[in-house]
Amino acid sequence: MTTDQPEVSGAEIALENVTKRYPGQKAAAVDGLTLTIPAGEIVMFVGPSGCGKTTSLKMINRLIEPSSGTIRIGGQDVRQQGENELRRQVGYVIQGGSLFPHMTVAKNIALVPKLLGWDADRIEQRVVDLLDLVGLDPAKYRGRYPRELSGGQQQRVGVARGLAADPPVILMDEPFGAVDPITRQRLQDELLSIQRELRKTIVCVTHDIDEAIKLGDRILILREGAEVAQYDTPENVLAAPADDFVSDFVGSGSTLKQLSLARVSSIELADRPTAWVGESTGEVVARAEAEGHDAVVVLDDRGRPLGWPWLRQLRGHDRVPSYDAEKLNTLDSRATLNDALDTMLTSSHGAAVVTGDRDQYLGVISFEAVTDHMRQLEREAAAHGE
Ligand SMILES: Nc1ncnc2c1ncn2[C@@H]1O[C@H](COP(=O)(O)OP(=O)(O)OP(=O)(O)O)[C@@H](O)[C@H]1O
Repeated sequence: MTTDQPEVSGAEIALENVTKRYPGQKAAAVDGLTLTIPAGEIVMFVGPSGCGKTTSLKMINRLIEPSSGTIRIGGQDVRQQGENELRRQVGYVIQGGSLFPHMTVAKNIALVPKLLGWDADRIEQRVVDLLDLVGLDPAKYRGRYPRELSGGQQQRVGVARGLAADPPVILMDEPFGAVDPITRQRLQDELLSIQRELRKTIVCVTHDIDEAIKLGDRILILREGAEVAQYDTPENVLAAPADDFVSDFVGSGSTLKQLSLARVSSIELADRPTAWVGESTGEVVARAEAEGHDAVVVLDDRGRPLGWPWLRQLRGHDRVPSYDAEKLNTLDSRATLNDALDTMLTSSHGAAVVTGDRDQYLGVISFEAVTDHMRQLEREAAAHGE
């Protein structure tokens, strides 16, 4: 949490009595949906399959035309906006990134700016800035083709492409559905970190209630026909579900769900000895042993953790070697305690290295710290129930 919140660059979205009736369908897919999405917030759409989430989302940028009703972005009716104006207003990110396979990463990202007639220098600068923002080294990745990227990297490029024209509104449809759980968690953390900088209005459809709790400033829970069952903050949805449908859907009340609400940043991190690449191993080992530790966190010259070797692994070297950061499963301080447990399961330390903005090392979170927190939650829940 910071006190100096950056300016909101997002715009409010207002849906007023919006209906979509597909040809040949008896019931409307979306039946009179009225909803205001505040500028600069992330709103997550959830609900059972077929309830109208995607239809509602796609009407915002007119990928699907409403049968009736009005949608306004920043007070402006989307029906009165031309194609280019909508492109400027709304970025779109879907599962797997949906990159064009015959175009390089740079060309994929440059797509909308090009359509909008930006000059080449501005596009070039934008591509570099965006790759940096989504954590891909521009020099390494800009010329690659999508097939030369991992699923997570493709998704990062998809996010960069959605942000390319710097639109106030970003629509995301199951953006992280196609990647493994650890990568998904990282992408979610990155999105939160990007959002803290940019403060867009983000509307995101997901099947994953934990993802909704983690990412959403608010969650919209829909029943069939896009009828609003509850529209509230994750805390309120969990603490006071509107009815049985909502409580069944979110599985509220369980300690595990509460762990999706709590962030790593809410727990005090433990200090661990650190070492820089190239330092004398003898000095590092002596320092760590003096503090009673048997491992050190190795940092690069920008303070980013690269590895977490045991002292016995260092002893074979004169100088602290470099490590491949890809192999260290770090946790962003914005990650949930649920994520933390997942990450620790893959670590031989029974703990995880935590990073903050720009991947800077912050400290270590231990398994005990999380289980202590869980016990605390259980005690509070029990006291509440009495
Ligand atoms: N092009 C279409 N033509 C006819 N019916 C459609 C069309 N697209 C969606 N529907 C129907 O409209 C309803 C809402 O679909 P929509 O895709 O918006 O739901 P959803 O909540 O996103 O579902 P899911 O979670 O399964 O993706 C469903 O009953 C679906 O079958």
